[in-house]
Amino acid sequence: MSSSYNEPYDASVLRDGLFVEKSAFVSGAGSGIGRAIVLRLVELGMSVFGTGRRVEMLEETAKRAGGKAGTFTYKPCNVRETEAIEALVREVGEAQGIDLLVNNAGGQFFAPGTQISRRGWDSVIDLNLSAVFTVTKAAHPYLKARRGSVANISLSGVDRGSMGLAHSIAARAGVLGMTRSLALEWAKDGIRLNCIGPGTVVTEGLAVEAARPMLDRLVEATPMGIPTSVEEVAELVAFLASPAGRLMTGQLIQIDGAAHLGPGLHMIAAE
Ligand SMILES: CCCCCCC/C=C/C(=O)SCCNC(=O)CCNC(=O)[C@H](O)C(C)(C)COP(=O)(O)OP(=O)(O)OC[C@H]1O[C@@H](n2cnc3c(N)ncnc32)[C@H](O)[C@@H]1OP(=O)(O)O
Ligand SMILES: NC(=O)C1=CN([C@@H]2O[C@H](COP(=O)(O)OP(=O)(O)OC[C@H]3O[C@@H](n4cnc5c(N)ncnc54)[C@H](OP(=O)(O)O)[C@@H]3O)[C@@H](O)[C@H]2O)C=CC1
Repeated sequence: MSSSYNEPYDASVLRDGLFVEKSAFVSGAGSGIGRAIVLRLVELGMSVFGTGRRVEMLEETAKRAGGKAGTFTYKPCNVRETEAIEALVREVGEAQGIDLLVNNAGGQFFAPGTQISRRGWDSVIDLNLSAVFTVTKAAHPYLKARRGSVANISLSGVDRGSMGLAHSIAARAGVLGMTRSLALEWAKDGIRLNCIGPGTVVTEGLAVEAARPMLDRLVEATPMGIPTSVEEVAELVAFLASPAGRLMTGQLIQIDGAAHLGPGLHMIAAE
């Protein structure tokens, strides 16, 4: 792994104590982008609740969040289990309120459309679109009570397509449509909803040596030639939840070194 993919980068611009007495619900909090979001929000003073399926990953996030200004609590849950995740959102909402919901849990496999079975398609749509709706709807009363906001972690390229990701792009484009529609419906409640589209982010899955050829091609397809860091995604989430984001709603913000304008992904070009 070249060090250029892991160069230290300080993305923090927000002030300490910004989110004291505020509360967040973050899915996929045990790794990668979700963990970075948790750590930044806690650093800024928030009480953050996190979920994901693997308890040991959530425990590690809790360990890293220790000693910071805010708090991190967690419980494992599969966001695709509708009744369980609805109950968890209610439990957290009743206990500590929800000022910020971060729908970050997600993922997919890379495959050309011809190799995606109906079951594979349904799995990716379920995780990346239907579960996002379920969690967001369940959080509505708590967001309304706090005039809160929602950050949906999406993908760069949702509005133009990406090779090898037809199912995931379809799901994320659906989330964008849902985000814009609910931004209209819930504006009267003071709730804002936005999508963040990271480009290539070198989290654990992409950092392994076996994924290196794919990672190199993803970075090559990024005009600025630099992958997105988890910290800059986290800072953007915090910015959107801050008073500075007061009028930002229904947006897709792509944080990707112009990947969404570039040549696109090419690793799945040959079937
Ligand atoms: C310029 C833009 C830059 C963008 C860069 C994008 C980089 C993106 C990176 C990330 O998203 S990082 C996240 C990393 N982690 C993951 O993505 C893992 C996520 N995967 C999952 O959570 C699951 O695999 C799943 C996709 C949700 C499926 O889970 P489920 O338990 O429902 O699946 P299965 O029962 O195992 O399988 C269901 C169905 O799917 C088919 N399938 C699974 N893998 C593949 C594959 N690689 N290729 C083709 N098909 C696959 C599987 O065969 C099953 O279908 P059937 O065989 O039963 O028809
Ligand atoms: N890395 C990248 O290049 C990019 C990633 N993204 C998106 O950002 C988000 C975070 O990804 P990233 O941090 O990179 O990757 P990770 O694989 O590290 O994060 C995905 C997280 O989602 C959780 N998760 C997955 N499925 C479920 C489920 N059914 N129920 C509850 N939690 C679940 C996982 O935890 P657990 O397995 O324990 O359940 C994990 O913590 C995803 O939506 C991803 O698609 C977007 C652009 C680029």
